[in-house]
Amino acid sequence: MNKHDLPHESFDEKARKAASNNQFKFVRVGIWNLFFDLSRRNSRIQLDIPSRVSGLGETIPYLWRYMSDVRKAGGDVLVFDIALSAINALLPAVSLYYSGELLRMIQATIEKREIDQGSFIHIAAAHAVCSIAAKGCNRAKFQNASVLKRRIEAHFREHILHAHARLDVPTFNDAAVQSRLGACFSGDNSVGWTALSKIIHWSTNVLQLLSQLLVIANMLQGQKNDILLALLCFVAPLFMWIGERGTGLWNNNWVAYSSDVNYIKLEGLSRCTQDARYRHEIVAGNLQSYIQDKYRAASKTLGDASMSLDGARQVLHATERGVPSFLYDLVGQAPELFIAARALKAPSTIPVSLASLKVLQEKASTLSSLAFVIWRESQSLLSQFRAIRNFYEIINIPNKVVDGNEPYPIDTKDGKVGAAIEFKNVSFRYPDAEKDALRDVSFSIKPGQLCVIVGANGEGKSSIIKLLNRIYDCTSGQILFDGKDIRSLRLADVHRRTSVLYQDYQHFPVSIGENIGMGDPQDSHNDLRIREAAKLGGAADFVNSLPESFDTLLDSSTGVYMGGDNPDPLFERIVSSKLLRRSIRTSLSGGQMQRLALSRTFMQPDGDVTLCLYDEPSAALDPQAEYDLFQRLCALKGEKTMVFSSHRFGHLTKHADIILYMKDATVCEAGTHAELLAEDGLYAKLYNIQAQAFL
Ligand SMILES: Nc1ncnc2c1ncn2[C@@H]1O[C@H](COP(=O)(O)OP(=O)(O)OP(=O)(O)O)[C@@H](O)[C@H]1O
Repeated sequence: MNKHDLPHESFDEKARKAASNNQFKFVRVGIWNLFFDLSRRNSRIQLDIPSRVSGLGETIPYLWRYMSDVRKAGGDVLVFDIALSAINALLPAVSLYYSGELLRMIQATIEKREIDQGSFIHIAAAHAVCSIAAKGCNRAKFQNASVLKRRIEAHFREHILHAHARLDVPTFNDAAVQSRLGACFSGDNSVGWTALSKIIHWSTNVLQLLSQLLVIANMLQGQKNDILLALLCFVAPLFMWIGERGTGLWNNNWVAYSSDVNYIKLEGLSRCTQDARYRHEIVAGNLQSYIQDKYRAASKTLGDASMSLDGARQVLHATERGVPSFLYDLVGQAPELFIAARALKAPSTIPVSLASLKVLQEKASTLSSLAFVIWRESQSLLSQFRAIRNFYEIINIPNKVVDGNEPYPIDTKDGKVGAAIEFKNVSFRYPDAEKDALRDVSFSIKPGQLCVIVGANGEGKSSIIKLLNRIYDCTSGQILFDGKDIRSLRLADVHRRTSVLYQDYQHFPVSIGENIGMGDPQDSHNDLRIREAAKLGGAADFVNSLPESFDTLLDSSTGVYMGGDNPDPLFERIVSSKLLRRSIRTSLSGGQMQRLALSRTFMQPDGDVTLCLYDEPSAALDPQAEYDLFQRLCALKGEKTMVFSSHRFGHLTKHADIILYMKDATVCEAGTHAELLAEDGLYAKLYNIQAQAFL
């Protein structure tokens, strides 16, 4: 088996076998495995709430830009789609015209008792051509649409990904920004595709309505109408409504799952950029371009095979509806055929002309509902236009942490002696917080020193780490790196020179190997270095023991969807089978997760790093792992400046060059272990409490 493949083949086999027992239906559509529970049905009524109408004026430049982007991304496929849509929209009018002609001919035949065979053949042939062309057009349009969608989605999702990836933590966490970012999606699809499909659909409907109105206007000239017969026209819509209720696989409980590695990667990367939990890691690890490159590469590899769940739904829907739609067509024409036959048999019983009947029929059923649809879609179209404007504007959302322009380090000493750090009267409050997380904090750390920050929960230890990595800017005061204000330094340089392990570290929903590799985006493919970093982080042994080793996907519920009123039992029965669970849902212990996070920090190129920041790096480690880690880190002392936040007193505090004891959001004691014990203050008190446990 290719090392990048999940064991989905054997899983599919299993699914097929189970499906043959009638437990559920299994269908493979593109990259999707779809399961439908046939034992339970539900009939959910979907409500469509029209969006509010708003002004168009300011959105026109954005619409223009959108159209030009769509044209570039869609290319020939777009032109083909528009042409097919236009033909599709005009065919009903042509068909209506010939229906009218047919009826006129029948009427003339009745009156003159003589049939014009040439005209009859001409009309019948035209009808047949219209009918075949409509089917062919629909089929071609359907096939073309999936490629078009893939192109448009690829283009616009890249823009969305970039817009998300470039934001810093405070900006990303801003509720208003979140709401704007959220508006880039409509369900499964990006605004780029949703807007285009709506625009094409709406335009097609308008063309269809206008062309048929024209034909009708032409036909109505000199005709008498009878409203009673119009009722016959409702037979078809009624039949369709009854026929559609409660049928279709998607009305059952369902589970959809994709095992395509590239698709999972696309979803995972896109999720990382949208989820606030990953923001620290993305910003601190300079991962913005890395994620974009990976996304682009996976998207390219997947090519036109990529299909959203919505696309798979449409494919299935189209195949499901093949026969019924033919029946609907027949029923739709039944009243007309019936009256035509009646006219031929007994002309005196006909209350109105057959041409009028046709006009009434079309008017009552198709055109009225079409007009209603156009009206309803017009409103949602306007809200799509607003969404397009937002879509282009989000790329300009300014970051709250403003980039500096001085390179760092100022003098290149290969980072061998670490960075000199100084906090000068620093205060800090989180955005929207009610009180300061740090108050008037001052301290300094010399190059190569080991600093440990201790204190109770919520005293500000992690906040210092976040300010040192410039995830946030301090509210007042100054932070100096090698004598320079951190705000004047290039952010990307600061992040590259800093290795950080957050307390709330996150693993990305990609493979273990890729997670570790992200420690050095430039060299993320280097298997040797990944394995070496895993060894240093203490993760190598347990990773090697996993069936998929470094290819094991972390937290990959990506690509699994469910629907229906109670899909959980189906999910449990089918998708959570042991085989699948192993491949997509690897659960690791807290300690193992922490070892992976540590491994990522060891992936960072040694020469680049001048400052190592560790927020509770051993909280989830067992004593042996903690000791081993400490030994490895101690070897770096003197080469890198290291700042730890910790609750534990032990190896770290004893070897620290400086300990900062935090209380009430400020540093209240500072010194070495021996100095602070001699001081007999708060640090000594806390140390003695812990030490007594071992007496
Ligand atoms: N994102 C945030 N938004 C608002 N307030 C926050 C945020 N993160 C932390 N705080 C608050 O800032 C203060 C300092 O938090 P910080 O995480 O720095 O403490 P800590 O000493 O690291 O705590 P612990 O030992 O529990 O990790 C706390 O009062 C906390 O509630």
